[in-house]
Amino acid sequence: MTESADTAFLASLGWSDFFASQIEPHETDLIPRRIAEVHRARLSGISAAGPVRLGLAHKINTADFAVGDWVLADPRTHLLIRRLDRRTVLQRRTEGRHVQQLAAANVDTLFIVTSCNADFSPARLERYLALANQAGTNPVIVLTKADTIDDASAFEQEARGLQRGLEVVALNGRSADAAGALTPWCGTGQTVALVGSSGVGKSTLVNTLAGLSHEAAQQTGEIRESDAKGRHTTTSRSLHAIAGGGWVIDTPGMRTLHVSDASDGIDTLFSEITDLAPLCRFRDCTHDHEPGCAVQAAVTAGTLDADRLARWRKLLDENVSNTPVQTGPRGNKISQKKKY
Ligand SMILES: Nc1nc2c(ncn2[C@@H]2O[C@H](COP(=O)(O)OP(=O)(O)OP(=O)(O)O)[C@@H](O)[C@H]2O)c(=O)[nH]1
Ligand SMILES: [Zn+2]
Repeated sequence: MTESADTAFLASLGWSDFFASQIEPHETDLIPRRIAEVHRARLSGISAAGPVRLGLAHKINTADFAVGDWVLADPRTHLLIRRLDRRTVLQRRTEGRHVQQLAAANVDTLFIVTSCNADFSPARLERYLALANQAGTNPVIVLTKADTIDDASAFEQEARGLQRGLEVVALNGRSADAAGALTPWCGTGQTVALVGSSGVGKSTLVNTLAGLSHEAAQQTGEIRESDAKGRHTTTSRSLHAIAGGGWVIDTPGMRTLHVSDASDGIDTLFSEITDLAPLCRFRDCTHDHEPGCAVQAAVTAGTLDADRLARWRKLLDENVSNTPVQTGPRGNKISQKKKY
């Protein structure tokens, strides 16, 4: 392949100056590969010719890699040399474990999926928003099943109020038009991932984005498989090409993220509250009972919703109890420089 064709291919996979600038002068002979699958003893990366199995040195632990990672490999042996720094990373802490488990890397947009029915829960959406913010990805709320109600605008409006500047789309995931509604985030080289509760229509959307009919997707068994008991589960951990030229990361780990280590993400989500905190009389104000509290004053004045304040409190508590080391007093945490 010519160098320019190679560059175009890498760009279509999401390669950018952010990654190129990490290549050291002695590494110019190595080739970048994007991780498409992570297994216990095996990693596969995407090349122009399709997936390639990467050679692993003994010291390599595949758990240190996520679908979506960029690595440098030897062009002849496919030996993995090193991983490049991530632009974004979605990770989760499983109960009782100190180390975070990687869910996906270098995701540009996280589609937070919920449906226009009883699944719609501001508190749950806020959890996912905190995670997206923390990961560094751009969150977009996708309201599915808009075809089942007369007017989705009340849901759209409520969703938009959850974070400043938040983008919200209502659609019918089963219709081919859904891919069109999501094109702004799915162009060439863009990577998306989806989160949301069971049954909201994530698989349906992935299939629609991939341009597969529901039947075709079931036949390929690539996205959904049945386990030994015949249950229908999503098992593959991979990077799928989508119609508009982008990629979707669809891994089971992505779908069950819990909030932990997300205090910066929570601050971004509730910026109308964090912006008021410096105006409180006491620097360590908990915005609960203190005199001269600017947050309580906003509730009294009707500019801040009391329910929203209560959810902020609950989410902070949840984050603290799921995070092994607390970084500072509630709402006044010590800012840490993020390093992926
Ligand atoms: N009417 C309507 N039905 C939808 C829409 N999106 C999904 N469905 C249906 O809702 C059901 C659940 O959709 P799935 O795509 O399997 O949901 P999921 O989020 O992937 O579920 P899990 O794999 O359990 O996490 C299926 O019967 C879909 O056909 C939509 O926008 N409109
Ligand atoms: Zn206060």
